[in-house]
Amino acid sequence: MSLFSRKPNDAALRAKAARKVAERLESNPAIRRAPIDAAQLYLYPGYFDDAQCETLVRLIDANRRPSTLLATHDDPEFRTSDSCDLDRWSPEIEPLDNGLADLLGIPHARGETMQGQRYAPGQQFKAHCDYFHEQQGYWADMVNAGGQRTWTAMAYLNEVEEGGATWFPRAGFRIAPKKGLLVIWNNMKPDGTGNFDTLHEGMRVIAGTKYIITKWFRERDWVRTSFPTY
Ligand SMILES: O=C(O)CCC(=O)C(=O)O
Ligand SMILES: [Fe+2]
Repeated sequence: MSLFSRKPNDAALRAKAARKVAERLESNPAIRRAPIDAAQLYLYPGYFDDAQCETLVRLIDANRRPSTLLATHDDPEFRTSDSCDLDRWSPEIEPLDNGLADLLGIPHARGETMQGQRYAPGQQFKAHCDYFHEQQGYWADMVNAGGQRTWTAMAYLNEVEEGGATWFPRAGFRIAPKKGLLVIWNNMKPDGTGNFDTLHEGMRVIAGTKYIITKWFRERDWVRTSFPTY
């Protein structure tokens, strides 16, 4: 096989797609890149307005259930929040869901179902990466269901009295919850392979309640399988 007929591998395709997303985010004057080199992380203060935040909080409260994990974990304290699927075809969610995909310039079909999360005092989501570990048994199922999780968009929907920061211990960056603030990061390195420096933690809420939404994007169109990923 000649060099020219070889298909680019998945990592090369991810890397190319990520450059387009980064260019789009960097050309948006409302967005700034976080001052870290270890990961590509962006901040958009006030992305959701108060009314949008309140709608999302209401829907999370109405539909929440205990959060689950992709891989089984020995630590029952690993993720103790509640989660909620936010239906992309409901009239309240559709514009918000499509808006996020358009902001990043990623086709809507690549986005997983938007997740709402609620943390009461004492609840947390310990350090993890959002991308899939390609050596794990679940990866074979993921390959046919949209492949790797490439970008994460996460927004805070309220002010938290104390605690609840999102901490990237390897990258050395911590974000305090702020109503409407959207955080976007690339889970991959510039070469399109998983970036362990995106390891992050939803720190324990000390006082108040923390509400967020998380939207994960896949490298290809996402297909819902019987294998839960959130
Ligand atoms: O709650 C947080 O600050 C982080 C949430 C998170 O990491 C996730 O939803 O994947
Ligand atoms: Fe995460």
